[in-house]
Amino acid sequence: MSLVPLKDDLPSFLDQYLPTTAVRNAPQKPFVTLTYAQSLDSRISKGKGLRTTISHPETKTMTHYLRYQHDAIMIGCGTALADDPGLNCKWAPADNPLRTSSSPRPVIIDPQGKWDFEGSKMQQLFREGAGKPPVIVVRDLSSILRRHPDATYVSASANSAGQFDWLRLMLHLKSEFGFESIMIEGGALVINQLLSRPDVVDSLIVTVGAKYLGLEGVEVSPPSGEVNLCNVKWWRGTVDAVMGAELESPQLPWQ
Ligand SMILES: NC(=O)C1=CN([C@@H]2O[C@H](COP(=O)(O)OP(=O)(O)OC[C@H]3O[C@@H](n4cnc5c(N)ncnc54)[C@H](O)[C@@H]3O)[C@@H](O)[C@H]2O)C=CC1
Ligand SMILES: Nc1nc(O)c(N)c(N[C@@H]2O[C@H](COP(=O)(O)O)[C@@H](O)[C@H]2O)n1
Repeated sequence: MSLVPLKDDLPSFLDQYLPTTAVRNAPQKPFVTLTYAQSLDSRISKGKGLRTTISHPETKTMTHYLRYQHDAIMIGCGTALADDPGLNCKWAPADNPLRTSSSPRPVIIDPQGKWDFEGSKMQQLFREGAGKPPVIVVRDLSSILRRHPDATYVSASANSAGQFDWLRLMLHLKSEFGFESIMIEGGALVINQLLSRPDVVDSLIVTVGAKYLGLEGVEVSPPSGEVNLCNVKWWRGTVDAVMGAELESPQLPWQ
């Protein structure tokens, strides 16, 4: 499906939140953009495992514009399993036609290797030359018995709860694959952890769709309580609003 044209005022609105133009606070790690679309009641899908359209076509185009600006695009395996996403980029500047290289490299956080590249939309796009093959981040390479030859598997160390450390993971992805920028699209478990990680997330770009998804919807909300934002700006579209912001570092008691 083709995209509607990018709204003229979006590039200047997004400029200060993009890896290419934002002020970089920590050049040793990749620039990380956390971005997703939520309903008015802070849901990102209408139910667990249900792919749900929230963005208006013009903010969907914005998402592809964002994908164009990043080296990699990361999701959790919950999203890969629920949505079977393509994760490629369908937007390119008028003077620079779309190529495989316009798309970010998908990175799937899949500690136990539950998601299969074989038969996926990502594989179909890769075969068509319209997307790149994924990097799959697992906990223990030797436990992944069926490894797809076109996917790249990397292992990351996890804590006793099986959780990867986000900062270490980002540094690892930069050193192994040269990713200078990573766009994280979700899902809820990933977003909720990262909303409290100003040391990892450089920019937050949230689309707010004009709809409610109800109590059964998948909620985004930081588990650790209040999170404050800074450098906040809003863009208003035909139906959606988009917020650009940065996560504020919490004030330490001795500061
Ligand atoms: N509206 C939007 O912008 C988006 C909506 N979604 C929706 O979100 C839902 C999926 O969300 P979730 O089920 O929460 O899945 P998720 O995509 O956050 O994946 C969760 C899985 O990722 C792995 N994981 C996450 N953090 C980890 C860590 N620190 N260390 C090790 N492994 C880790 C675990 O295996 C965990 O079960 C779907 O319904 C999808 O449609 C997903 C992306 C964007
Ligand atoms: N920006 C945005 N708006 C929505 O309404 C959405 N449901 C999502 N979902 C994210 O986009 C992925 C789908 O990507 P493809 O179109 O298949 O390339 C999906 O997996 C979510 O990460 N995003």
